[in-house]
Amino acid sequence: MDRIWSELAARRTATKDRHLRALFAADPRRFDRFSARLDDLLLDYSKTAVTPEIFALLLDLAAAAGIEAKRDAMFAGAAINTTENRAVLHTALRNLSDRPVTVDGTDVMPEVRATLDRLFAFAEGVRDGRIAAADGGRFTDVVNIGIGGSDLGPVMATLALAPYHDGPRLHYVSNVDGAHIADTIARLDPARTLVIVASKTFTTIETMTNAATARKWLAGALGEAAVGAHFAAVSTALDKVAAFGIKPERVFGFWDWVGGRYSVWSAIGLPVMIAVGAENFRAFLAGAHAVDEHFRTAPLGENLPVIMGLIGLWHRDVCGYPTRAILPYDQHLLRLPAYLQQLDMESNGKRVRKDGTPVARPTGPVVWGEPGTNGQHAFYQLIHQGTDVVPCEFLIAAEGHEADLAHHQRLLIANCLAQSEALMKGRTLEETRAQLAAKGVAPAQIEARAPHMTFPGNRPSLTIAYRKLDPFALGRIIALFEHRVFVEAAIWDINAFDQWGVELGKELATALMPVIEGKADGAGHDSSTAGLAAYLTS
Ligand SMILES: O=P(O)(O)OC[C@H]1O[C@H](O)[C@H](O)[C@@H](O)[C@@H]1O
Repeated sequence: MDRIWSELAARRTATKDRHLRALFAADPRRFDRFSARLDDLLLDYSKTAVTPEIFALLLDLAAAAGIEAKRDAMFAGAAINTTENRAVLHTALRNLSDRPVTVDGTDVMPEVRATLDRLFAFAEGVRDGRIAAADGGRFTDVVNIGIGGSDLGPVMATLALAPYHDGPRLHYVSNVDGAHIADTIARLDPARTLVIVASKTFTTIETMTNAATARKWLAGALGEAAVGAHFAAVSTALDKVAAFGIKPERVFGFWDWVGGRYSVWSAIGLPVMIAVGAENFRAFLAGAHAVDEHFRTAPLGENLPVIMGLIGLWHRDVCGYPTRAILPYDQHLLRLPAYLQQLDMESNGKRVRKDGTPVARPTGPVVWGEPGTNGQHAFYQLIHQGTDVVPCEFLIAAEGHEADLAHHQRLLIANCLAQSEALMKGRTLEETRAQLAAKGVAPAQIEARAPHMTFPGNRPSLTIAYRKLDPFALGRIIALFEHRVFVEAAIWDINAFDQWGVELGKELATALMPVIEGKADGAGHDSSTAGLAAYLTS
């Protein structure tokens, strides 16, 4: 592999000054050559600096990393999460085929299907009033209490599927900051509210604290006897849920082979099922399953997640770009950047390989973003003219949901394409001077202004395009990014499925609580921590 990395570095050095404009001018078929499709899902990677030679080397990298064998091991239920000795099988949750999926010799599919049936029955019951509040009336509002993977996926999907939302109103509480739950319940009637406590481990302090506060709120308003009718829970730790006192028929399990940030397809998706109904949720699963099948079977050079992963590695490791921006031109994907931050950065923010030795090159980039066109009026200045190159990943639908507002969609599309075109082409000093002259600007003014109005261009982007953001399309998009993370991790040889980096902060917060509660002094802590604790508790 080192040889391939060196060859890629050499290609980069040799082609660094060749502008993307020149690549497009030299090859009228560049878009055809460097775009790929899965049915109507389109990935355009022609506005990156790849050439046929570079793409071939990237594919060599994937082959040398044994990507196909690693992929097959994941789908087959091998314990590829080595530090936790667990299989990684979020793909089983959306396996709509008849294929069995075995973990330690047992087919998990019957249990997956049975749990999904129970979830759908519960969700539909809440939607049609068969599952009712303590007073027999309907639930009008559902509060999901969870954080990280037990929050971001459902939040993202609920917003994304807003046009399909015909169930009770959904609210999400994640932050341990009391403001989050206080602001949420202030608007709610406890008698009409169902609370879902979602936590894979059922130990996360934020979630447990918010759940206890919600319980107190319900018990205070409705009486202790009513509380059971207003709670449901989702967890892999069924013993801990039982200890919290939630009725067994309202508890939905999942399995340790589902990572938190990969869990929206499991019982963690319950609030989404309640919002949009079983049929739409099944379409969401089907979209992901379609990408799973594509990832499993398509040749590497036509395989969308593989291509996205390889372009990601090209940008991160060969070009040295430290971040990537997620720019959905789709208001319903408002929380996609936050969702992908966890998916990507918690998975691939790693500094040692699977064998514990330090990685040889940079791993996961900083992932950030905002929907367009809002981002254009905020941070795109830096993307166009700043000193760092930010690879951009645009998402855009051909159609919006607002049939009578088609002109909005046309403007959205024009803006999205204009941004990637501007990033690619830029505007030379000569072009800028000519444009200013054509506007009648005085020569001295032209010389003063032109450098500021020149754009270097040659800035790379990917565009993911789809017909319309329906549940199937959303499932496909999310699975595409999941497998892209897998591909990058497989080539870096890191474990994308643990998250030990989150632990230290949790341990230290626990250790600081006695100081913050005034039960211990700050001795033993550094002077900054002790000084801040003293200020904040005085
Ligand atoms: O679902 P839970 O067990 O409550 O975990 C919630 C979140 O907390 C942890 O700190 C992890 O970093 C996340 O991966 C996880 O999704």
